[in-house]
Amino acid sequence: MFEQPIPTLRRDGDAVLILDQTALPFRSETLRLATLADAARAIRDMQVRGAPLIGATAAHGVALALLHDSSDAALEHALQALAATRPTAVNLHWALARMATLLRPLPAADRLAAAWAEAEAIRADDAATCDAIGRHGLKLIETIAARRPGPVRLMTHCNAGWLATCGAGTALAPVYAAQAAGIAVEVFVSETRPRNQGLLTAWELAAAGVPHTLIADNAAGLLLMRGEIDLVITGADRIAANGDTANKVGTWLKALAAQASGVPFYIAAPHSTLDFGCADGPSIPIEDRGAAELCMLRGIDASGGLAALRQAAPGTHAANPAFDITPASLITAIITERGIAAPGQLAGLYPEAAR
Ligand SMILES: CSC[C@H]1O[C@H](OP(=O)(O)O)[C@H](O)[C@@H]1O
Repeated sequence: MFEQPIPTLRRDGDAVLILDQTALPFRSETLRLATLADAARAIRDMQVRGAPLIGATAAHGVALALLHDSSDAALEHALQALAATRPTAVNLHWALARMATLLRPLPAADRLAAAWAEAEAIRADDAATCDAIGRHGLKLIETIAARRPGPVRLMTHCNAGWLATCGAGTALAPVYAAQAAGIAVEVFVSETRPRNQGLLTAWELAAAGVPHTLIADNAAGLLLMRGEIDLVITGADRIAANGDTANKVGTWLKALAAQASGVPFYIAAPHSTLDFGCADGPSIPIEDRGAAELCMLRGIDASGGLAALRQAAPGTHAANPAFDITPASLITAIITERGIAAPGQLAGLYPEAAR
């Protein structure tokens, strides 16, 4: 089982501790969540981020809410408040639905203990799921490694590593599995404007000793065109029944460039990212995170303090969709904890869910 260098999320008595990802990659700070409001803010402000991780955090947020009031009204308020934090990652809504199904029928007095237990089960399930994704994705890397000498050159986008989950990650889980198997991989990661989650991936990989190169988002096409990449693996926030996939904005452009360059393009995702109730990509809600996030840059100043710099002229009109949709036709296959399937064939791996 992959051991997270720093737990992204863990219960601590009647509170929850998270790694504050808004302080990374400069500071590794743990934040204590004690209330429903703390949990909702942590998700909304991306102190925790990554589809699987925000689902697990929301589940723990329900338990935090029930600490003070386990009535029907309090439970429904918690479910609604957490559901309202971010729309695109179905993992959040999957986790809340799982908590609702368990807790609604219970006597109020039994709900808190059950909520903590279910939240922990979701966390543990995600960690095991990440390991399984790593095992299945490793096969793709092994096939490429057997074909040519030198490191396997893998491109990814955003952060779908251990920081985005309760375990090894999704897109990066095969990378960590390859490292453990002694197979050389070099990762090319795009910075992923505007929140630059690619810098989190670079931080993760540096800490793990995995060779990597940070590139500007717009440089990815050139590397693909030049034949400098063997495969692309990204994460996902929601996969529709037909295999269309929502992921961090910029993913679609990479998929287009990969197809144009003859490079296989994979999505890595757990069962909690699959939404068989959503027919296709256009049905997936796309989060708009507002102009400020696009017009400001985050970093550290000369004194080492966290700072935000304005990079656009005041009053600049900006649009900031946080995700885009990659059609199934551009996806070579989807790597799940149950195996690898073509985008439109996921029902074969999850017959119980696809009914
Ligand atoms: C395994 S994480 C999947 C997905 O979540 C990230 O979004 P965000 O950083 O906005 O929470 C990104 O889209 C990852 O690819």
